Amino acid sequence: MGSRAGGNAVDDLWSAIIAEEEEGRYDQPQEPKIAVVYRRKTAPKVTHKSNARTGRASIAVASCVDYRPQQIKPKRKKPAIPRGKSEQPPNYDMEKAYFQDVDSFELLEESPSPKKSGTWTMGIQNDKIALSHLSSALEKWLITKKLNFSCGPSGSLSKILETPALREAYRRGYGFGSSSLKIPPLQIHSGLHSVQNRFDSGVVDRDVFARRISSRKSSQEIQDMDEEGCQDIEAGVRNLCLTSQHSSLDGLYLDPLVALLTVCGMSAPSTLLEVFSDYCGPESIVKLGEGTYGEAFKAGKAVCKIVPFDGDLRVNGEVQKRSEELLEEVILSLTLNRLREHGDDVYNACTTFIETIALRVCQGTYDAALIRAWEEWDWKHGSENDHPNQFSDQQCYVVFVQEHGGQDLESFVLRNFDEACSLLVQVTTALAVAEAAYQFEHRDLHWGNILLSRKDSTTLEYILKGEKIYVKTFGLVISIIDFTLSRINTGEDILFLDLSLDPAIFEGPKGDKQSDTYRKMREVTEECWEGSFPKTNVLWLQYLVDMLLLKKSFDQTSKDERDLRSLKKRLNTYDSANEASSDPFFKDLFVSHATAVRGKVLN
Ligand SMILES: Nc1ncnc2c1ncn2[C@@H]1O[C@H](COP(=O)(O)OP(=O)(O)OP(=O)(O)O)[C@@H](O)[C@H]1O
Repeated sequence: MGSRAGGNAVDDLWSAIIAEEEEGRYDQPQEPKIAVVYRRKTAPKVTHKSNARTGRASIAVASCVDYRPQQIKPKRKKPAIPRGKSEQPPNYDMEKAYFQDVDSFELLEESPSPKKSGTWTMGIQNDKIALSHLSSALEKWLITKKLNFSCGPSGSLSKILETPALREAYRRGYGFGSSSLKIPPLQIHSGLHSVQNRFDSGVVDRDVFARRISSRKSSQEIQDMDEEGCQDIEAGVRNLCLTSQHSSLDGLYLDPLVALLTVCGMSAPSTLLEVFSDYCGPESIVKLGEGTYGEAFKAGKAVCKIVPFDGDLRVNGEVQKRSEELLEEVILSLTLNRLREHGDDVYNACTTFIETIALRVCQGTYDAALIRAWEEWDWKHGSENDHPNQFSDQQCYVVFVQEHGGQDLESFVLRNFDEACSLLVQVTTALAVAEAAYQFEHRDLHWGNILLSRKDSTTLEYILKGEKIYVKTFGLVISIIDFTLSRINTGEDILFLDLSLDPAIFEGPKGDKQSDTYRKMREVTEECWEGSFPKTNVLWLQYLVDMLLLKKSFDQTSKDERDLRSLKKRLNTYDSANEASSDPFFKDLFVSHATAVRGKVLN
C-alpha cells in the first residue's frame, strides 16, 4: 500500500482526470481529421523496390510464369535509414508520482473495479466494462497530456476483428484454437492506444513477453497460456488502474506484441512451417519475390510474406521493424480489407487492394523447406537479401497471408493499350474509393507495388460513395500492395509514416520519376505527413502514366500515346483520385450495369 505523502498533488491529478472525463472529452465522437495520430516511430524503409532513391530493384516472379531475367542484378549498398530522430519522450514524472503515492486500497474502494481476479471470458460483464472504462480514460488522459490530441470512441479494432479475414482466421482456429481469443474487443482497443503511448514514451517492458515466448510450448502449455494470457491481461488492466508499480504501467496488457498476437487471433507464436502447412505441403513452397523487409513465398493459392521483427540482428542491412510498426501495418491492411465487404449498406467497396487472408505471428528459425525455396530463388535470380539461415530460434516474424496478386508491373508484359488503360482506371478508381472511405493515400505506388494477373473477367465492380461502377478489365486484374508509407484515417485513428524523419527518401536522382514523386509529395504536404492530401494519389497516377509512356512497351498507336500525354497534363489539375476518375480518358472504360452483367463481372 502506498503512502499518503503527496496526497494533495495526487488528489489534484485525480481530479483533473475525473474533470476531463466528466466533460466527456474522451467519449464524444471527434471529427477524425486531426484525431489521434499514431506516429510510426521509425523512419520509413527507403531501400525497397526499383527505386532510384536506393538503387534497389524489386524482384518478383509469379511462379506460373516462365520468367527469365536477362542478368542477375548486382548487390547494391543500401543507404542507412535514419532512425530515432523523433520528439523527446514525454515526462511522466507527475503521473508516476501519482501512481506511486496513491493509496491503492482506497482507490480500489473508490473505483468500480472488480475485487477478485478471474479469467476473462467472451461477453462483457458489468464490472469489466467499468474497469475498462476506467483504464481507457486513464490512458486517454495520458495521451492527451502527452500529445495534446483528443481521442475518438473505441471501436475500429473491434470492427476489424469482425472482418471476414479475421472471422475466417478464428473459424479455422489459427493461433491456438478459436477459444484463445477471450479478450473483449473493448479491452484490446484501449490496449492499442496504450501500445503507442508506451512505445513513444520508451517504457515498454519487453522482458515480460520475451519470457513468455522464450521457448516453444506443448499444446497443454499453450492452453494454459491461453488462460494465463487472459489473466495477465486482466491483471495488467487492474494494475494500470490500481497500483503504484512502474512495471504495472508497462504490463502485458500494454505490450504491442500482445496486441499484435491478439489482432492475429493468437495467444502465442507458432512456427513458420505451421503457417505454411495450412496452405500447402513443404515441398511446394516457392519463393516469389523479396523486399527489404519481406520475403514473399507462394503457398498453395496464397502468398505468405514473412517480415522479421523486434530482433537485434540487422536484416538486409536494416534494423528490424518493431512490433508496433507491424501492428499499424496490420491494422492498415485489415482496414483496407473492409473495402471488400459486400451488402446493401456498403457505401464504398473495391477489391483492388490486396486481400489479407490471415495474419500470424511466428517464432523460430526458417524451416528447411523455406531455406530450400529461398536458395532456389537466389540461384535463379540472385537475391539482394541476407540468407535466412542467420535467424535464431528466438526470431519473431509476422506472416501476412495474402491472395496471390500476380506479377509486378515492372516485370509484367502488357499486351496492348487497352490493358494499359485498364491498369490506370482500376488504380484510379480504387484510390478514389479508398479516399472516400478512409482518406487513404498510398504514398508509394511505384511499379513494384502494382501487381497484375490475367483473369477470366471483362468487368470489375466498384462502389464509390454509394454508386456502383463497372470498369473494363480486358482480362487484366490489378492488385495494390505495400502500405508501409500509406496514410489512412480508420475513422478513429490516423495512421501515417512521418517521412520527414527520413530525408534520404527525397534524395534520389533528379529526373528519376519515382524520386521526383517523393519530392513532389513533400511539396504538396509541406511535410505535414499526418494531414490529408489526396493530391499525393494523383502524383502517383502521373508517375504511372510516365512509366507507361517511358518504360513499358505495348501495342499502341501514336494517338494512344498522345492521349496518355494529355491525361498526364490534365492530372495536374486534379486534387484527388476521385477528381481524376472523372477525366474524359476514363469515360469509355466505365460500362453500365446492363453491359457489365452481360459480360463477366468480378467482385
Ligand atoms: N500478394 C502478393 N502476390 C504476389 N506477389 C507478391 C505479393 N506480395 C508481395 N509480392 C512480391 O514480393 C515482393 C516483396 O513484397 P513487398 O514489396 O510487399 O515486400 P516489402 O518488404 O514490403 O518490400 P519493401 O519494404 O522493400 O517495399 C513484391 O515486390 C512482390 O512482387
